[in-house]
Amino acid sequence: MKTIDRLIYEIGKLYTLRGPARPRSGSEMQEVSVIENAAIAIAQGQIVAVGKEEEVRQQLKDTTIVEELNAKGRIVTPGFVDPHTHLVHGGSREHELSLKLQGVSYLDILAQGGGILSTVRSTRQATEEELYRQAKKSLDRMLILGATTVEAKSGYGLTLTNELKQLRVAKMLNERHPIELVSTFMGAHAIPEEYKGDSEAFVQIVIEEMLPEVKARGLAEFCDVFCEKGVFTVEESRRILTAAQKLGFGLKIHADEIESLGGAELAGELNCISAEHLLAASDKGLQAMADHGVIAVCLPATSFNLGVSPARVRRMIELNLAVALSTDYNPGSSPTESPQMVMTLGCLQLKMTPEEVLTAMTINAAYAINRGKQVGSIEIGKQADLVIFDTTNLAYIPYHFGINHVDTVLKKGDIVVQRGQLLGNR
Ligand SMILES: N=CN[C@@H](CCC(=O)O)C(=O)O
Ligand SMILES: [Zn+2]
Repeated sequence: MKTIDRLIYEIGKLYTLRGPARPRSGSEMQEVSVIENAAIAIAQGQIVAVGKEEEVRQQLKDTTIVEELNAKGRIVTPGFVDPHTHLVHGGSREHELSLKLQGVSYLDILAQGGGILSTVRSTRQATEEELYRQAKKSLDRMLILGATTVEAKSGYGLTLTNELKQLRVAKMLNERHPIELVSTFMGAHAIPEEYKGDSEAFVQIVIEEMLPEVKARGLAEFCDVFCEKGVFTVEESRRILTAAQKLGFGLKIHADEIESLGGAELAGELNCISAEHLLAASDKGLQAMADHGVIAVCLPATSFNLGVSPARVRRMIELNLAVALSTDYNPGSSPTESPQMVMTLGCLQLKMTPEEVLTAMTINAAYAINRGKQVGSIEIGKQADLVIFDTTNLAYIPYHFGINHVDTVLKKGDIVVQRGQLLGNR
């Protein structure tokens, strides 16, 4: 090495998450591979050396270091990967709060034409610029809170034109914002009002019209379906996902969120990359996922916000599943962009250790969106997506909840957040 762009030194504890190049399952989730008194060298956006500071400095003794960044004894982790969001949408739904407080359930609000369908109306009305501005504001928040890679689903358009509009906004944000976005097509998020009572006709439109067009335009990598009572049946979900698979989409499924329909079993059958929610998943369904290497993406902010029992993550870990965690940021079931809130809920509601939570929000989350080779751990050759937290140990973050502990965020080696503030003219 002749020159490196940046050396981060005096890292009190470096949570590297190094390990086998695959999702970490079961008891492996506890192993986060900590190096004390560490340093990281970065060149051209990538990690080129990592280890004890004296060893890294020794390796760099004939190298020009352009810039040094003192971590002042604090902790460094990989940037959070958020593998499940409904980032691009119009409007918000705070009016549902009073309905919820009166005991009206999430699915009842949807059945009455509210919920997802209310956001569909706002999203259809919004221009591309309006959607862009609203989503960018959320992305800025995510970055300040430590997320560096984020999945974004469509699914509030429910017509080809409006689904493409959402996906185009995500594409534009991916090109312009420091956060990398990974897009998922979710035309099967709800039955639109104009197809009420005729889900078959809508399923055909998703399969014959939307999926091929999204594919042809290269606007999404994954396809997702809301498999739920009153939304899409297991059979409809199977048809949509099978058609998507034939076109080359990776598969995701909102499975067994409220009713135990068999979505987790379907995820195993179709070898989905991940199944999400899983609050009501049966042991048989979880076993099918474990047998087929399906990652369980759990969303504790959603169960918290809906006031329902959380996913059985301890059971999942016992069954040797790989668990990822996500905000599920959306205007209905989880109106929060905060990965740190998810850390707290992961510990307090899902009974995970801080180390398991970190694995779930970095390397496992990266694998849940097929980015495990690029991000999610601090290893030579990976992108320098890093967070310096203003604390000296990991547990302090979920413990001291409701505030932002991020000091610095680096995306591909560039400092994009400093002293908790966004840098540059964004
Ligand atoms: N459950 C389905 N979809 C979203 C919520 C969408 C909404 O309520 O707007 C979720 O993952 O929680
Ligand atoms: Zn979702």
